[in-house]
Amino acid sequence: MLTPADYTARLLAAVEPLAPVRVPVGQVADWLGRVLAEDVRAEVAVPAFDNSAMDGYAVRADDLTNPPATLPVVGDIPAGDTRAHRLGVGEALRIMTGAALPAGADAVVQVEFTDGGAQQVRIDRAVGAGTAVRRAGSDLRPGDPVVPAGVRADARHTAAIVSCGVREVTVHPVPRVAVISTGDELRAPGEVLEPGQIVDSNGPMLAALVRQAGFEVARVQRIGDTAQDVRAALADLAGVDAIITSGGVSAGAFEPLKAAFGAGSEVTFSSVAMQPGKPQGFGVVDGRPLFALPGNPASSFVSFVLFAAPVLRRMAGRDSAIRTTMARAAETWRTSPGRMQVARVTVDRRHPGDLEVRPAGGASSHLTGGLAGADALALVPAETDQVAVGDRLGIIDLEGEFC
Ligand SMILES: Nc1nc2c(c(=O)[nH]1)N[C@H]1C(S)=C(S)[C@@H](COP(=O)(O)OP(=O)(O)OC[C@H]3O[C@@H](n4cnc5c(N)ncnc54)[C@H](O)[C@@H]3O)O[C@H]1N2
Ligand code: MOO
Repeated sequence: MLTPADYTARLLAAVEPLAPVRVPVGQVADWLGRVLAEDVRAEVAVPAFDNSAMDGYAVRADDLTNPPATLPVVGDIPAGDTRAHRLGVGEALRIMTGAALPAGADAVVQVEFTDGGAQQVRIDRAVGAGTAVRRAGSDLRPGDPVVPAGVRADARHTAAIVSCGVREVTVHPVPRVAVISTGDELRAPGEVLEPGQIVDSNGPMLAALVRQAGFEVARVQRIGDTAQDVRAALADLAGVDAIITSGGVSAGAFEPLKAAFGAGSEVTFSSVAMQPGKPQGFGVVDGRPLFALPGNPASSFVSFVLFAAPVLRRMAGRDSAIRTTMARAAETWRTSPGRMQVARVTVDRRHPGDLEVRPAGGASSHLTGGLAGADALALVPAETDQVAVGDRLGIIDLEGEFC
């Protein structure tokens, strides 16, 4: 049996980040959340023009050296005013925050330091040149680095990227994933079930995992138990960057993935020393990674988090690593010997820095109720047959993107 770490390394070695694409900067939804493949550098000065930091009056500082002073107000400059204003000696222009500083002015007096007059204004104090003026280029100058390649664009980067004058942003696409459930026993959620039939819960669950981890769902499909069903589902992969199947990878008489991909084909079936999630298939089919995950719901779930998500992150240009937080077992439980247990646990966060975990239901891989009540996956090393109270375990939070 392979260790989970060796298996992950094998999968990661099989993929590259998706080829970068150029996206118009205005199509924010098409680059936000994606990893920049090239540095973003400012192409214009931000702000583009000297402007007022306050609502008040544009003045010449030299006209106020002997306060108080009363100056005629020769006009108004609201933000967005595109007219070219000029301020003469001994004059004031009423100006709003963000409006361009008129030629001839070198300072702004905020309205609170005046009588607020519209025809003429009495100004009670002197101001230095540059007061309440935001200079062109004081935020970014042409050529300044804005966000380097390798960073995943998020909210904090957005204002700078859309303001700095670039027309396009170059990003790695987010992988689009086809989710395929195999099994003649499966029916769509909401359908009436005959005896022996079950709801296809892996399809919706894996699609939800794909989205939660930050990727796109290309399609969700349910197919039967034959090799032909598998081949038909994979015949047209336009718009698909990766494939996740569930079921059909163990030792039964009807194992469609194994039937479709026999020995020597592009998909290899392996046993990984973990519970749940022992039987796994992986290969590159038509240039796209295919993850053949085990059918039991908890097995599919942990296989996605441990194996598929890191590979998809790598395809998206992201860090593939899974970061774990340490927690302390608050209960004793047994685990399968010789396999790393990926335990569904609840997390007691009452003492930050000293998290406590307890099993969320049993360890069997068909249990969806316990999964629904879990907050995290705890990784119990293969050498541990019994978790003792106080044992320290790495946990993966189930509320985020699993990384
Ligand atoms: N003789 C052996 N039997 C099994 C072994 C083994 O080593 N030898 N391994 C067991 C382990 S571990 C796992 S995990 C499962 C993996 O089974 P498959 O991937 O072949 O999946 P299926 O047989 O199709 O289904 C297993 C189980 O999961 C249910 N299932 C499948 N698909 C879905 C779905 N889309 N939604 C909800 N539930 C699904 C299915 O009904 C079965 O109950 O094999 C063990 N057996
Ligand atoms: O590996 Mo299976 O996923 O233990 O139940």
